Amino acid sequence: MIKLEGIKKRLGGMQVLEDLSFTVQPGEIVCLLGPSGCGKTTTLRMLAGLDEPDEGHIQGLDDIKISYAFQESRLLPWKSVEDNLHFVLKSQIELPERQALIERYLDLMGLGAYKKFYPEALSGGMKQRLSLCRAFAFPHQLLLMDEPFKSLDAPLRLSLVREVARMWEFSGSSIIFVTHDVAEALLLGHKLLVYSKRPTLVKAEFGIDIPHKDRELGDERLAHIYGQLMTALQKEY
Ligand SMILES: Nc1ncnc2c1ncn2[C@@H]1O[C@H](COP(=O)(O)OP(=O)(O)OP(=O)(O)O)[C@@H](O)[C@H]1O
Repeated sequence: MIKLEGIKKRLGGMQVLEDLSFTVQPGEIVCLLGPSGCGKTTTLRMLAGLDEPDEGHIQGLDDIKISYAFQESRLLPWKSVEDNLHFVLKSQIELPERQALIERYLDLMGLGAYKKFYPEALSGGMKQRLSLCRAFAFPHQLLLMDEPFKSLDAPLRLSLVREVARMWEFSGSSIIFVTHDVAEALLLGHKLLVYSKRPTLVKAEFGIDIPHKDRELGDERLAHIYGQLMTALQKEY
């Protein structure tokens, strides 16, 4: 279990995180929601070891591998689809196992026919699929995702969120997923945390124990959580 306890962080002369505490269970998907500038990315940066809390503790990160997915797909334009994956995996997995893994993930994401293509020939959605392949194929126990679908239109975002759920079924890893999109959180998260405005703490927490395959946005149970979540979020704007 990963545990953040009493985290405080000042940045640019502002108290950003005031008293942040939450846990992430093995295999749990935790979605972070909250107003712009409340410290969601800062939380991920601290989990990634790129920044340190001023006070408080993060436990449970020793001996675990972390993978990342970003807003931009961050592909290397001079490398083919499969070589983009080889590039990040070569330090982790030897051939021929690596090639087999890459092909399996590309097939899973419907990109098998494009493995020799270059990123410029891919649509925005396909680039994000490739970036998801890369994030999931990299050996990890924790995946940090910072608004990975922000630049895409709503229907595509939701179909990619379903892909994340499908890939998670294979990986079984813990995921922390930052989003401003309530629908994404409802379709994906096991635990939804609403951050307050700065100085930030966790203002509300919602659990969803509906299997991903049964989650539909029109579903009564999700609609109920949607109402509560929006009420909690609106108080922070
Ligand atoms: N290196 C830095 N120096 C100074 N201030 C910073 C730095 N990094 C972040 N901040 C500030 O800290 C606050 C929190 O930033 P952060 O990116 O974590 O917010 P966020 O919740 O992810 O926002 P958004 O939803 O808009 O992406 C913001 O006000 C930001 O301007």
